[in-house]
Amino acid sequence: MGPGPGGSPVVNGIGLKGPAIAERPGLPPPGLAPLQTPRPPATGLASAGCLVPGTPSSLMASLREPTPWPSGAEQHCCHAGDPGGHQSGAGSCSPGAGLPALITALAYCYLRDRLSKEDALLEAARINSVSEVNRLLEEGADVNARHKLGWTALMVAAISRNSSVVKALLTANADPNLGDDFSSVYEIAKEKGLHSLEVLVTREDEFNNRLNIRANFKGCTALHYAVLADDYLTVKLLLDAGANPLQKNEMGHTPLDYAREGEIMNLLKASEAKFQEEQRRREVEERRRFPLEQRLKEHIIGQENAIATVGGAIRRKENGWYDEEHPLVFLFLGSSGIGKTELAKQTAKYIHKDIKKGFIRLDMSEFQERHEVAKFIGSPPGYVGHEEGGQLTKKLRQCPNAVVLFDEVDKAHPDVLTIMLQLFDEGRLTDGKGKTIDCKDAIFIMTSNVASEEIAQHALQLRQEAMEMSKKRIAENLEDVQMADKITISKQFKEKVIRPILKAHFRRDEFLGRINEIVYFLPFCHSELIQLVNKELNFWAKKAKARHNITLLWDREVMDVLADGYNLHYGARSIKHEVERRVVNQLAAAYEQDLLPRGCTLRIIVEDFDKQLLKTTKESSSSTEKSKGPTLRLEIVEKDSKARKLEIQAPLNPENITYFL
Ligand SMILES: Nc1ncnc2c1ncn2[C@@H]1O[C@H](COP(=O)(O)OP(=O)(O)OP(=O)(O)O)[C@@H](O)[C@H]1O
Repeated sequence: MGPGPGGSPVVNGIGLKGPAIAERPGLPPPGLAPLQTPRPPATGLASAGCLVPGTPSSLMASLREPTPWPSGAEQHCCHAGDPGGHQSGAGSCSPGAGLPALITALAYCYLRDRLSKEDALLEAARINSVSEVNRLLEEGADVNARHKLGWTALMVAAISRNSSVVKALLTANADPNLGDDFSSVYEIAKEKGLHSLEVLVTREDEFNNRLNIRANFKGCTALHYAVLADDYLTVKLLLDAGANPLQKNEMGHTPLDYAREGEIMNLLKASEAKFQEEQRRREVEERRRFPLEQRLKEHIIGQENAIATVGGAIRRKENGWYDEEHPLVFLFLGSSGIGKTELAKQTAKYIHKDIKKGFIRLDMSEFQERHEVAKFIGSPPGYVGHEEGGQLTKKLRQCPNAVVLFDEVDKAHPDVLTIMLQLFDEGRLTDGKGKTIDCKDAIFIMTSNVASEEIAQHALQLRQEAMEMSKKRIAENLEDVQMADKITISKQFKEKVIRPILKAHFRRDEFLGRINEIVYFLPFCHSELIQLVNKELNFWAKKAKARHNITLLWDREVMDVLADGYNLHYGARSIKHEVERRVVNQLAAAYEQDLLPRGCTLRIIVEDFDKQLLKTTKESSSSTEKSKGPTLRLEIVEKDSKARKLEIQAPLNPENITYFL
């Protein structure tokens, strides 16, 4: 390794050119290499060549003719350089700075007025012009703006070892934890439809010319770059400003992975420990202010008892009020499409930042045969698939404290259940290769539709009773009217009805005994259905706005009609389907028939709203043909607030079609 610019030791690390990084102890990432003999620093003009659209690459090439790099030129230019600064100006570069520094200064002055504020900020950060950086920030340049290829001014300043600029940017609230969007020259060229040479030249001239063009930089923060540049002062400034030393780039490496032995490595190690403690404290505080239940309710409609049960168990675990010898085990019961999977997913999201690893989902209907045990935990030596490992064990090894969802557990073969029982009992699992995974910290959630019919009927009956009670109390003018929506499954029903069904199905008491909580999911009541309809319509309204600049409006009547499409057996999915069938199909047909002017306001309305007719139809069980009942139509709201109904041509208007149940 030779001296770097300004005589500092040349740093290697991610993507820096030269021999393989593996040659240096303590630097794991592949494809990383030390600095090459440096190319001459890019002139501002060369940078400009890349910024000015249409600049021929030959011009860039000619500007990039190698010239000897005068010793310390970068530093001279940095300090005297302030080339954009009016006080010092280009001419104030010290004589020792040499020709390239002078060219940089002159070019910057020339370009300053032609660049956007943000481009100028990136360039000023690169050439270490603190006064220019401050001037641009005062004029309102966005401190976190990105270069068109992905990096921020803070990253440029960090890789360029311009600690004064780093300080100025951090004072102006630059985010030290933003990751670079620049992956590699080839990736970015493909992504942006540019010539790879153009991308290479831009990266070298406007960011840094000593990085390995083949390496992937995506997700590298200013701290990664400061460590790569081996700049203690910048590393310290960034850490003091809240840079996260644990943040990984896309390759999964933290800044520490790129640090050389010495003071930077020591500083990073100390900060990691401090940051972890601080992060834990912040998380506790955030959870206190914004509890799990509240978060879950943002995504899950109704199911309040289920949310409270899961929330309570997770809180006990998080605060150390649990049996640490065993993992938490839940059994979610209820019919299809009522939020069992969603609740498991949201719980995993709450516990793990990396949801990909933190949420493991296995469909247990894939483990119905005895031989499929091998698929679950891996085959023993000498058997087919031994090398592949098991579906569960492979994933659990990556994240032993994951939230694991066993969907449709009732379908699993009894031998698979035996393994699960061992897992729940001992909190560890031995795979086909004989390796044991400790997963006492994992959360296991099983779902099942067993007894779902009984649960649904019981809930409907409870609601009916609650409704009648409310009516009676209203009639008697009593104050404590019970809400029909808020019902709780009784202990007696659980013991007398559900437990025997589960026992008959799983045929083992010890299996049921290892479940910490059986969680009941109930069918939606009318007010929950209205919320589900609203959620769906909002989803499509957002799409209509974003894709076609169309504003979509509706009122309560529309929601009532759509809520009527609820099917107990399909849950929220039936509402999604109803909205797509009755509203989105019409929107698509109207769009195809060119009836929707861009930027228009559309209202969904109910035509022939006759609740009585609808009621009669629902009640007549003998008829298989569903009466059309109330029809949903679209109308355009004109500028003068007058409405005009859309005449969607048959057969495309789905509301003109007769449906059969
Ligand atoms: N209570 C709810 N609140 C909001 N959305 C819900 C709710 N229940 C279900 N959904 C939505 O319906 C879809 C299906 O839900 P989910 O996968 O949770 O069903 P499930 O109960 O696990 O049933 P299944 O066993 O059929 O998978 C998801 O898109 C989910 O977002």
